[in-house]
Amino acid sequence: MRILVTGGAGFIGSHLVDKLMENEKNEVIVVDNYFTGTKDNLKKWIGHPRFELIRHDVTEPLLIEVDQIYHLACPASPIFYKYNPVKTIKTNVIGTLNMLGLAKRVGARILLTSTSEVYGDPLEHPQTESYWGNVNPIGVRSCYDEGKRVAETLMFDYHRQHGIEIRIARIFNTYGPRMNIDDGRVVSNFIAQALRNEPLTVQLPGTQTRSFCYVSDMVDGLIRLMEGENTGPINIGNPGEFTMLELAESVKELINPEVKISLVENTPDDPRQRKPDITKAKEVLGWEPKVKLRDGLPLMEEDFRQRLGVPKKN
Ligand SMILES: O=c1ccn([C@@H]2O[C@H](COP(=O)(O)OP(=O)(O)O[C@H]3OC[C@@H](O)[C@H](O)[C@H]3O)[C@@H](O)[C@H]2O)c(=O)[nH]1
Repeated sequence: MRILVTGGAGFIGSHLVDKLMENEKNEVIVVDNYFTGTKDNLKKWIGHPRFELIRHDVTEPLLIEVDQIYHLACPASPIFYKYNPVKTIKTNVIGTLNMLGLAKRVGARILLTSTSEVYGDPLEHPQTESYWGNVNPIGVRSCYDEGKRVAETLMFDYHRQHGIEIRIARIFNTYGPRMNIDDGRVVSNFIAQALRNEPLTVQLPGTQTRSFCYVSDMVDGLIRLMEGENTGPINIGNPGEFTMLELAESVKELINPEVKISLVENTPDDPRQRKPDITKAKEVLGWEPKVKLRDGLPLMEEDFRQRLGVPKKN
């Protein structure tokens, strides 16, 4: 099986590549523009006969022959996707069109990593896949959440009109080793801050909630979805729900009891709550997350310690 992973040099993408490469029948091609991904994440595969890495931006067409496409390419951290919103929406719309065009030409199955952000600031809790969302179409997050909504629409239009085999995952906040130290998402921020002994920046009000999924669980869910028969959309996330203050307290307790917690201004349109209903993932994919937050945080701490050069105290 020849498999394309767009955004494969990113944090989730590179863990996915590791898993796909375990199967000796797989040949994996990664394309990435290195806006947020790095070659370093894939260094163990560079030069491997079943692996190929191409510097390519999905907003440009790509002509290759593959059997499956995992389409992950797009900055996923709010500070990165808001940095160049026009580019973000081009990636979601033109990038997805290009990958669907490729899927159509070669008859490949394509999986899109969509997002819990399609639910916006949800009025239904927890969020089921049938909830249509509460999204601001003209806000600073719209390049990403509306962009992913259009990407989902394109996937279904190609499926209905051209018979393309599609899979859609709605990913909830994911964390784990290899996240950029300056990624800007909350788990990586708090861990880096705790290790540097800087205050943990809890954005106001601090009572907003998120559900955090460890990366190995995420990759397992994505592969099950690709290999299964259901188009989705399917929520892939950990239903354990935490306020940002609770997360800060856990990081403090587990990583640095001395660290301070400081309340700081928030950004516009920050969703107040997010928690996946994973009934469908359980029924259709036989999937549920295994790694609890309190077990995942120390695994990520270890990786951040090494990269920041902060030794563990005894
Ligand atoms: O330093 C920080 C950073 C963030 N936060 C808060 O933490 C919460 C989570 O923010 P993050 O930046 O981690 O990201 P979000 O959960 O808002 O979105 C994410 O989740 C779904 C994914 O598909 C998306 O890729 C990503 O946008 C927000 O309420 C934010 O206000 C802090 O309290 N402090």
